Amino acid sequence: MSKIKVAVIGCGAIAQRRHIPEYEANPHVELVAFADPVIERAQKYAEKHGALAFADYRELLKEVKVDAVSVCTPNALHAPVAIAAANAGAHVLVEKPMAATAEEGRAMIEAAQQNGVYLMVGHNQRLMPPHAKAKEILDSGRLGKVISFRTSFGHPGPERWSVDGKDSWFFRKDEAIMGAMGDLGVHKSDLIRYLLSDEVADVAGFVNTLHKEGTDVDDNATCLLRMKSGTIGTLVASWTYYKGEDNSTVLWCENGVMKVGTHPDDQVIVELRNGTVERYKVGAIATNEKQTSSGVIDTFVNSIVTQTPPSISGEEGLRSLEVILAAFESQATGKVISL
Ligand SMILES: NC(=O)C1=CN([C@@H]2O[C@H](COP(=O)(O)OP(=O)(O)OC[C@H]3O[C@@H](n4cnc5c(N)ncnc54)[C@H](OP(=O)(O)O)[C@@H]3O)[C@@H](O)[C@H]2O)C=CC1
Ligand SMILES: O=C1CO[C@H](CO)[C@@H](O)[C@@H]1O
Repeated sequence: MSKIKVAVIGCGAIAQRRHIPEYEANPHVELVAFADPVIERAQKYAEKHGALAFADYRELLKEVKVDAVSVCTPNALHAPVAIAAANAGAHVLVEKPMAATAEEGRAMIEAAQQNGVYLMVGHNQRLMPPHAKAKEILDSGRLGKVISFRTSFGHPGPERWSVDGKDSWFFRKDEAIMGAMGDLGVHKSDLIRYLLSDEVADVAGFVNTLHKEGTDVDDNATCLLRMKSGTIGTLVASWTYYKGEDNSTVLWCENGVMKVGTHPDDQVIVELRNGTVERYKVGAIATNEKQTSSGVIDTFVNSIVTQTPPSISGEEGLRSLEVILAAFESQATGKVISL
């Protein structure tokens, strides 16, 4: 079978640290084109792969026939780039948050459907071993129904991660659309929907911009979520932590409690009502500092190779995004928003 011809659009941090290395490691892939307005970023990888470099992604899509595209641009460009790629006949892997609005998200799904291509969203939290283990335990039914939860993602902000540091687009609303909620909160709305196999019914959000000078996006948020099943919980997203990273989830269930990402060595801990404690060392949740393979690229490529629609689909990404958008609406209106 011939290799899948892949283009990477946006050659910044996530492309350099995860997408490109993971494509390089996948035997089914040939990297054929790269685009970035800072052309040197695209050229560096084009030279390495005997591929083409473009400053404008539209030129890339016009000039090169690609089978698949990774969209690794600032958030505001996710929808236009993904739609252009789908219209060019390419399967699309788009980073999170999938879009700026629900309308954009729906247009992306429609573009993929109309062109007969797959649309996958880079919700890597689902694939991390501790979260996969937690899902397996919940699905086994041993813990019974989840009664309440708290899920958090906080760190000092994206400046240490992004290629542009403090001047990064992450802090500019026109390019980022959302701050910590779109950046970290959407990981957790996606995770909680996935772990619980449940949908969010109601959202009350407190979404603030407190900390960073010169930013016009949110950086510190807490939301109350009520799921369709009646389970209630909190979701925290913050760029205001002075050090470290908290990416943890605690689920209180009928038969015990499960703690995920709360302990550095035992990434999943189950404390049953009968006093039994189970500890699982399944590998750490990836952080910005410690890079591990996300599994996202292999999942996307496998989907194309086996002609199986990706489970982390556009529809999934849209539902996770809608929770975040509801939190902003709740902050703006002072009301609980029903989805
Ligand atoms: N799943 C995950 O865990 C993670 C996901 N992400 C997501 O990935 C996306 C990118 O983030 P990140 O890599 O950290 O950001 P970076 O700023 O490091 O990279 C984005 C790159 O896209 C480039 N770009 C801007 N406009 C265009 C354009 N029109 N065409 C092509 N490229 C363009 C930027 O160039 P310039 O500098 O000139 O603007 C920059 O090189 C975000 O949506 C983010 O939320 C990020 C980190 C982890
Ligand atoms: O998981 C993540 C870690 O931090 C990055 C920078 O804030 C995020 O963009 C990313 O999604």
